[in-house]
Amino acid sequence: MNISVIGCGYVGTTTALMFCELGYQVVAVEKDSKKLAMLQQGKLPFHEPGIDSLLIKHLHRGSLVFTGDIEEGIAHSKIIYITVGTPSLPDGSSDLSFIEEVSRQIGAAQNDYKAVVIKSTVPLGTVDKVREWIGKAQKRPLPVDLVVNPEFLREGSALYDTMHPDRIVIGSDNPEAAETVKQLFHSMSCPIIVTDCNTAQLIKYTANAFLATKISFINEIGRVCDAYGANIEEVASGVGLDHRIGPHFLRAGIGWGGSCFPKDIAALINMGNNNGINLLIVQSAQQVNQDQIGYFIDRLEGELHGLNNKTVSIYGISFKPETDDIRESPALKVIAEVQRRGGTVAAYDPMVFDKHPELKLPGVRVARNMEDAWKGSDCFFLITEWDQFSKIDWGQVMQEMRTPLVLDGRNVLDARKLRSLGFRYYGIGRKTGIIHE
Ligand SMILES: NC(=O)C1=CN([C@@H]2O[C@H](COP(=O)(O)OP(=O)(O)OC[C@H]3O[C@@H](n4cnc5c(N)ncnc54)[C@H](O)[C@@H]3O)[C@@H](O)[C@H]2O)C=CC1
Ligand SMILES: O=C(O)[C@H]1O[C@H](OP(=O)(O)OP(=O)(O)OC[C@H]2O[C@@H](n3ccc(=O)[nH]c3=O)[C@H](O)[C@@H]2O)[C@H](O)[C@@H](O)[C@@H]1O
Repeated sequence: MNISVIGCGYVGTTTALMFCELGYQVVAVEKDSKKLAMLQQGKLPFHEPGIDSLLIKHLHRGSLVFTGDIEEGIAHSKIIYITVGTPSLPDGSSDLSFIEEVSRQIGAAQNDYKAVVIKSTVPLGTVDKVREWIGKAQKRPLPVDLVVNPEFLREGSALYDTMHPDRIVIGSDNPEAAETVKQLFHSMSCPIIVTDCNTAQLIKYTANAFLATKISFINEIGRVCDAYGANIEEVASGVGLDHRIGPHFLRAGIGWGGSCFPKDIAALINMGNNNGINLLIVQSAQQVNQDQIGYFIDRLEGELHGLNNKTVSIYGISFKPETDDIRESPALKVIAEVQRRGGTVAAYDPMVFDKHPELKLPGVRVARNMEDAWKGSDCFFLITEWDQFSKIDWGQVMQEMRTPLVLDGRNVLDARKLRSLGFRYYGIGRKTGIIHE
């Protein structure tokens, strides 16, 4: 069977490869000519472990074709997956302009029945708009079914998550169309939930909001640990052993970022507001996350007695390790806040600056290597827990920094060792207790 995928970012490319692995013939459409050229040559426009070799395999087999010609993509299949971006607008609502553009393109190019499957994360009610956009662009009335099939992958483990999902969610107002999409996954063994479109979309938003809330919750408890000298890791593992709560997403730190949590939480709050529903818990999770940056920087400022003439070394710019994605990265917010309070910043990341030579961070000294960033610095500030930061020679760091201050935004460094070497070390909620080494 043939499948078309429109939009080749993280989700589109992974979806295309997942369908190839399941034995389908896929045409994937990308409008950005630079990205398209890379994909056609078997090169990924983003960093994602494991995907490169699969990309080359399916390009060679001919099971995957990338094109910039949307008409070719639409003609290829009766099933068209939409995987374009849905970024935030300033009021928190979702920018649906990419979805609208693709919908109109589908309508204009359509010459027979299509099942249009929205994999992008879109607000409830979007399906009706998509139906209208497609209908208005059609040259003559043609049948179309709308299905939603939200994506739950994490960057850094995109392929694994897509091939081994906890569940597949399919929403449609037409049971036959839902069944057609369900059958695409017949070889997968996970639960498949078939429901209406709004319910399917709300499963996606609720999952992301719940995970983000879990992190904000543990971060808030981390502040209580700091105040009373309790240990957050022990609190988290003690709580997480309750199977009703579970151990995941309880790692306290500088807060959540990335291309989806911030925008999906903002969109959910916006959907509530549009209907007079004040989503207090989700709003608080968002607020705690925003305040977390200030919580760390207040500590920094206090320890250094002000940031004027001080240099802060930022370790890790991507929003999490093993990705070059800097969308809504906490590091960028930390840099802006340090600079706003008068400090100077040096930054190191093992991947971001190599992958994005175009990235400009005004006033920031970009370090060539880890050592270069800490020399003469007043604070080693870890934001992203890249593996290589766990192998640092702290004896050397002690000799080369100006002030022996370490802030650990991910609670991953060996607190006891650093303190015994003479560093003033702060994570969150790590004052006392048995710190795991
Ligand atoms: N990035 C992630 O980890 C996850 C993202 N999602 C959702 O999936 C959607 C896509 O996310 P990403 O892949 O990160 O977005 P992205 O912005 O990285 O990629 C979208 C791609 O679509 C292309 N595009 C836009 N309009 C097009 C058109 N008319 N024709 C052809 N190509 C077009 C863009 O050039 C871009 O390459 C979003 O709604 C996001 O919320 C869901 C789960 C995980
Ligand atoms: O909708 C999406 O785009 C995706 O958003 C997240 O995936 P992702 O953004 O790739 O990254 P996560 O691993 O969830 O991490 C998000 C942020 O939370 C932070 N985090 C995560 C876990 C934790 O315990 N503590 C914590 O601070 C990470 O550092 C990161 O900044 C969800 O985990 C995916 O299921 C979802 O599909």
